[in-house]
Amino acid sequence: MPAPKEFLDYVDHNADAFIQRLSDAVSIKSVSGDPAYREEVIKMSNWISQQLQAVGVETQLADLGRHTMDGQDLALPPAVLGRIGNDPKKKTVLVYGHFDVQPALVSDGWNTDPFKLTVLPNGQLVGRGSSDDKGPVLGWLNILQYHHQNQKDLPVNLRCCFEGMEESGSEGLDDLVKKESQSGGWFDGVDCVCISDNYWLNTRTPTITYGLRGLAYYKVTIEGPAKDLHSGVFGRTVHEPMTDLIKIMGTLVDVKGHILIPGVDEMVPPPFADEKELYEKLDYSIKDVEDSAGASIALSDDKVEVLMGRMRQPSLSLHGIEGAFYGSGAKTVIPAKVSGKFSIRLVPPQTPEKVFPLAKAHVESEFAKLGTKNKLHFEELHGGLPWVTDINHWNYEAARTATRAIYNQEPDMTREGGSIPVTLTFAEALGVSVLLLPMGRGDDGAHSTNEKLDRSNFIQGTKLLGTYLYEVGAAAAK
Ligand SMILES: NCC(=O)N[C@@H](Cc1c[nH]cn1)C(=O)O
Ligand SMILES: [Zn+2]
Ligand SMILES: [Zn+2]
Repeated sequence: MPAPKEFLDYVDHNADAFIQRLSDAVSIKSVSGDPAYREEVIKMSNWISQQLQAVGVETQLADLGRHTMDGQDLALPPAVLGRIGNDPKKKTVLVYGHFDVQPALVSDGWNTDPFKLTVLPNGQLVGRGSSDDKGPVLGWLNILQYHHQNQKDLPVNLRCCFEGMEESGSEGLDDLVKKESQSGGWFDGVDCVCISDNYWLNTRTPTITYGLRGLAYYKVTIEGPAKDLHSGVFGRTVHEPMTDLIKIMGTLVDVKGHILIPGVDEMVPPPFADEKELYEKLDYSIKDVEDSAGASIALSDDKVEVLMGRMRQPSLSLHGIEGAFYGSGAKTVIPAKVSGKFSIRLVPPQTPEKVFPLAKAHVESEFAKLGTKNKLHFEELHGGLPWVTDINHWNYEAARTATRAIYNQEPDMTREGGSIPVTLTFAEALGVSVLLLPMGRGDDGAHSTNEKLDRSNFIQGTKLLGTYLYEVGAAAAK
């Protein structure tokens, strides 16, 4: 059942209003990883709930309790649950997205205010969260608006789960999903899940995604002196925490991306026969990765090697050092306490539980080799499981048909290098197919400076998500 032409035309005619709504969403600074913005994330929960109610969706703000961040006790932003339709003849689709964003400061290198959506002459909608993940969440709202305003029934029963902590480990969400998946819960009766929270591989080929890497995020703290010291007075006189930390951080990964923590890379099985052909088939080139990175810095000239490094191998990235001197000028300080942050993207059969003891043992043994008198503390900040699923399911067939209808192209079938911790929880708690159907392009700059969503991806992406619902509706009739 193709989507009605009237729906597709409605999306075109209302594009400017949809972009205005995206601008309103971007202006709410819903940064989940910084306690200073917690009220803004909660404001965003309320805003999403009101927007859903305005298009006929029954909602509930689900309390996720409290947590500690940077030593502060904070309320978790409520997740927004929504439901519309209860027709036993229709399939029930659960859509998930997140309305929190990564931090963004003009001083990071943005050309415009990150929380003011800027429409560039080339059609790019620039702002934090435009692509990850406010644009896609608003795509679902756009679809609902058409049906509500025109008094049209949706082709499926729809359930929504939108959260405000995805960028910070989805705290509290797993328990909520498990509870609501039980009989009588908000997700009872769900037949499939669709998540729009990732990106095409390139800038030209629509994508359907059937796997995600997991994540284990670590913090290594080294402290010694009771306070910051003068390097002229204490240099070559005391053990320096930063010197110890840099040594340890330097033992984690090599410059070609090999993980040096014993046992981590070794956990991953070699490619199965013909697996490389899956990657060979994808519309991707070294130019794509270098264009989206903004520099000629690919680890290899071999497309398959690069793709496998992102999709089916783990990676370890060094993120930053808390407590280090980072300002301008030349402060001659010996920092008293520094914390190095690094994370490992995981692939099956790796899990945060299996990798934690390896990482801890490695860091402790490297620290012991230094013979330093400073103190070490190693902790996991958060973790998420990897996920891979079967693409021969009607849920994926519906997405493929919808992609052909909107883009007149065969989609790239990908595994994503990023992580969405709740995906596996949906799959296991509900026992149904989970699908990732991205809206944005590979060069959107999610998590980076000058994040954007192309106007055409927002508008065609809205049509794609709507058409997918119609195709799932058609699957119910088969
Ligand atoms: N679009 C999904 C995404 O960006 N997920 C984050 C999840 C995360 C976990 N900890 C911090 N962020 C990702 O980095 O993959
Ligand atoms: Zn996201
Ligand atoms: Zn993200």
